[in-house]
Amino acid sequence: MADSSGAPADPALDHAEPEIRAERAYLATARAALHRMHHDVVTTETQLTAAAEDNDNYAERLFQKRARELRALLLVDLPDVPLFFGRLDFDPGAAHPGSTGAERLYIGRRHVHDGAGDPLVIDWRAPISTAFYRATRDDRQGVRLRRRYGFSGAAELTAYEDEPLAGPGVDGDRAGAFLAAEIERPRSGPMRDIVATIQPEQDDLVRAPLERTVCVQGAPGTGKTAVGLHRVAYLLYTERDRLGRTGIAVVGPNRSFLSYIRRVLPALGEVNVTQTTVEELIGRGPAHHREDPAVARLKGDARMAEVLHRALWSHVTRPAEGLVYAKGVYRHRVADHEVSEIVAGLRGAMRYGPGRAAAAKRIAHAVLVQMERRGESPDDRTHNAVARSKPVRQLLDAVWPKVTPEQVLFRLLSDAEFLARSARRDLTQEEQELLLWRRPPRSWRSAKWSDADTALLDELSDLVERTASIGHIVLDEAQDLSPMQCRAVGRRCATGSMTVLGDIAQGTAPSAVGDWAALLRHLGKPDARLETLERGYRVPAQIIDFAARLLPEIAPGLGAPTSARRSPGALRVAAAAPEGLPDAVAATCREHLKGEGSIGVITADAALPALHQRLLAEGLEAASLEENENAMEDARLVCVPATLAKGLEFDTVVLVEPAGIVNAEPRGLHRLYVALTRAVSALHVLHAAPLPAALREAA
Ligand SMILES: Nc1ncnc2c1ncn2[C@@H]1O[C@H](COP(=O)(O)OP(=O)(O)OP(=O)(O)O)[C@@H](O)[C@H]1O
Repeated sequence: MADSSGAPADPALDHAEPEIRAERAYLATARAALHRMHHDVVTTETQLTAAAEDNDNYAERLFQKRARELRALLLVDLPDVPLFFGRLDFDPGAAHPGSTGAERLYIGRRHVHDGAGDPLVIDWRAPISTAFYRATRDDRQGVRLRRRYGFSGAAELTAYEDEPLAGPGVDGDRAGAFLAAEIERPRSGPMRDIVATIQPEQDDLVRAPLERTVCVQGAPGTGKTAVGLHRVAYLLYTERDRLGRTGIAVVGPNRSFLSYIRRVLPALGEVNVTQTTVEELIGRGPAHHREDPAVARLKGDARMAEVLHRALWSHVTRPAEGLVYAKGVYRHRVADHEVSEIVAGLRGAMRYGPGRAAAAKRIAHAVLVQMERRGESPDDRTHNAVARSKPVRQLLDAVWPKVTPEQVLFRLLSDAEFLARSARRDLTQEEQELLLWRRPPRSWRSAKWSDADTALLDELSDLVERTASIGHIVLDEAQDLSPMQCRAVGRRCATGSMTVLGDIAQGTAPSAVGDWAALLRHLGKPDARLETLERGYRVPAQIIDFAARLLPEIAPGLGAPTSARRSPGALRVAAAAPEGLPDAVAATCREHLKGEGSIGVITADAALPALHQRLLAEGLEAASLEENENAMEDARLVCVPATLAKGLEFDTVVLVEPAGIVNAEPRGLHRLYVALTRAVSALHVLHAAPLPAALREAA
């Protein structure tokens, strides 16, 4: 780089080289233009708001108001986010796509134009910006030179790196060096965006069209989460009207992961995206108890869908007698066989709730026919009144009763005979026994539901009333979902599309589906485009090779991951006596706290509280992710229970007692693979118990 750091704070006073001064001046011009654009939007929109107050449609008024607020928000200058990060110089007269006629374009997080409407900064999502990510020496796309900028923490332009695509004497690895420097820049707090260095294979996925579901299998650190988040920003740019109305959501594994990624989209200018866990998306609050893995696996099995279907619809029965509807001196009768026919015609033809309402209407219609035969002329009001009348309601309560998902599931898990009738041959006798509560709660009201139950309740809920669908869902760490959870997520974008991200080797849930084709089927997206990301960016080769020793055992079908970086000395494995282990951990943390960057101490959940206390007692400022979901923002040194490590990364990882992680759960080796692949620069494995066999060979 021309200048790596420590540039003076004030560009007007500095002694930097003329090129940097010129670029800083351009940045200042662009900033001023953005301020003017923001000011224009706020003032014009205030006038528009006053005019729009007259609009009679409240919902539309609210929508427009929100859209206006968002437009202004998108133009706010974020002080610590550089306005542009790259530049393209085109061949003179090159006809590049979406040509503005300019021979030089600055690429940034949003569009900025001067007073005359000419672009000063082009949004990275615009078609013309694609060349910034895709142009190569073999396919220059009219680009002569690609420039990337380096910034200080305060968004001060301090450096640039040129990558000429034409002409002789090019150092082909300059872009790689820039990428490595960007990845290795010390971390503090939450995940940051990668907009300046998105790689071609990632860019292809970011810019895939909205219509088709995309599923990405990728080894740890290949950028799946980053791709998903940048894709959200891209889709909102290209399809803002459509997604503004239908909605877009990012679904992650837990709250601490969501806290970790929550800054990326705002940094990309997108503030209006729901970020949620599967449980929150399903909307039944946190689960109340942990389930035995064997029971959870069975409840997550797709066969449960059919069992639930039967359980619900078994409430619809043949009538014992017909309807007698008294009006004045007349008794109108609908015979039992007629009611049976009506019910049979509707049963299964629509969802349970609307089915009951339609049955009421049809029975009422039969009454109306008789009224007409007697010379009356009943109207719609009479039709509605009969449908809602007490005799019709009583008849329906017998043949098509109102039921809630909780009532049905309660009955299924507490009544062996009802379960057997609903399960038929879909579940074995042993499986049925496994499902039944050992000690059933008194009623459905006092039942404590598990995560697996939540997905069952959701399935029932959708059988009763249709679930609303949104425009797009980005589903991260999808490999952990059970078939029933997949169905719950899939029905929430039945009319939309999805971005499904994950790594089969990192599947730690006992009820995980285990292969992408089946998972996509359960999501209702069997025609998804399935892609693989192979190049890992986070984890240096030395560490990924070590972790990959576990793959033949945990994911035999997957190829070994590769790394874009090597980092000698990145991996250290050391044994300690059991009583000396905490001291060794404290000493390693202390050593790394002298340098820069984040440090994650990962160990089995059960061992974490004591280790955290010990580090505090040693005078180290350690936060615990178990106690505080924002711990990564509050401290450089963070204690991480192994079950919360998924999706996170730290400059240094101190992994304590791998055997404890492996022994804690049925898929403990998968969990260990996750923990081993969280480090960007250094991994220290400290252990007292023997390492798992595969790692012993490698150590
Ligand atoms: N194009 C890139 N430019 C810079 N850094 C990158 C790039 N791609 C990935 N990285 C780095 O790799 C890290 C890992 O990315 P991300 O969390 O998206 O990977 P992942 O595939 O979701 O990993 P995991 O499966 O372990 O959750 C990023 O935080 C970033 O540090």
